[in-house]
Amino acid sequence: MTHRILLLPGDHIGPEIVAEAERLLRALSADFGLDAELEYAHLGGCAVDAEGDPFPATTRRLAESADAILLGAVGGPQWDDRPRDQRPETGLLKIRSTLGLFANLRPAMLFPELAAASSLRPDVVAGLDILIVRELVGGIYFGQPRGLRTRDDGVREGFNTLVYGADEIERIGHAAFQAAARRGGRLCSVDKANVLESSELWRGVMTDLAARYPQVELSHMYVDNAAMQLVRDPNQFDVIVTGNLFGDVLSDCAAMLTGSIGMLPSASLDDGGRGLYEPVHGSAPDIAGRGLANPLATLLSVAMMLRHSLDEAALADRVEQAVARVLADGYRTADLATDPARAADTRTMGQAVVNALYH
Ligand SMILES: NC(=O)c1ccc[n+]([C@@H]2O[C@H](COP(=O)([O-])OP(=O)(O)OC[C@H]3O[C@@H](n4cnc5c(N)ncnc54)[C@H](O)[C@@H]3O)[C@@H](O)[C@H]2O)c1
Ligand SMILES: CC(C)[C@H](C(=O)O)[C@@H](O)C(=O)O
Ligand SMILES: [Mg+2]
Repeated sequence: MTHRILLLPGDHIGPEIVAEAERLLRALSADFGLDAELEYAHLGGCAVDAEGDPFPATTRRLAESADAILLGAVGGPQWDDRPRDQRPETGLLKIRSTLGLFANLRPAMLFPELAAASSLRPDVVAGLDILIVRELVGGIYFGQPRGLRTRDDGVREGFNTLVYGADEIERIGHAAFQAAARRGGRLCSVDKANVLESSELWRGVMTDLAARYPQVELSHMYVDNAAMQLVRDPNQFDVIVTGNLFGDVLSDCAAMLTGSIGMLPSASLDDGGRGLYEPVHGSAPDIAGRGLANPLATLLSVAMMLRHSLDEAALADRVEQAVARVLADGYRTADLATDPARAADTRTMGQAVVNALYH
């Protein structure tokens, strides 16, 4: 059956890294039996410019009928002063919520060759293999009311609402317990239950769910401590489950353990297997157009797509092994290189991964 894959390059480095994903997908189709048809659409700032909407109806139609979606990244300073409904990030939030992609899997693992690229000591990050399960379509990102207003005393204020229903907590809880059961059997739920009612409920629901997963050991941690523990001793974690905002922050923090934010892939899944795949990093306007972007997070996101949405686990393994091989062979983009002057550019790295598929 032909898989219909929708590519959303997005903004700034987005098109540069998605071009490498396309090269990889075309090689998998030509020589490794992947039956895929690629389509393209606008999302983010490019969609605002081309169609006047960060998540246009045409993109929505293609997204709803695709078997899987690959996103580069969206956003950039040229759109930062737009009204919120005209901002690139709003397009990303809308596609996530419209498609019901509530389960965001953000694995952080260290390729042994990159131990020296991490900002932490090699002995602290050795063997790192953790999974952050972030709730993606609720919490303070989506709560109502929200807005900006002027108080009676003339002072402006901005406000947002952090709300989680027990049903939303339960479904992300199930996804996380199931992931932990398939991995090391340990789940740490991260919250701020000492201060927030929404976290009090979160903790209670996670505790109740634990009875249904006797093979998983559940623990709880406050988010401030979790941020500290992630850099003190990251290997104490197996799977972390947390809300939308805490997961956003903790996953960028976990990224640095692996050597670079350019290494972290992600999958955003609904409850039926449809998924949107994207690197955890953003559109990096500071390095766009110069061949400096590390494409590996995007190529590893393709591997996650092959595994989670396309039922092509053997091809996913092949892509991950190809990434491991190019790192072992010494290829480094500037973000990973000890000598940036000798770094591989985006295209060289992408082509090296394609070449390594054949070994
Ligand atoms: N999923 C997304 O599309 C997404 C995620 C995060 C941020 N953003 C948007 O991206 C824009 C820039 O945000 P930011 O600067 O805070 O975060 P960012 O992740 O884009 O960049 C942070 C730093 O990491 C570097 N970096 C990021 N990806 C890299 C890669 N693949 N290779 C090498 N270096 C890389 C950048 O050069 C920058 O120095 C903003 O508009 C933001 O809203 C989008
Ligand atoms: C761009 C922004 C909306 C997004 C988020 O906060 O979810 C990004 O930071 C991410 O991590 O995917
Ligand atoms: Mg983020």
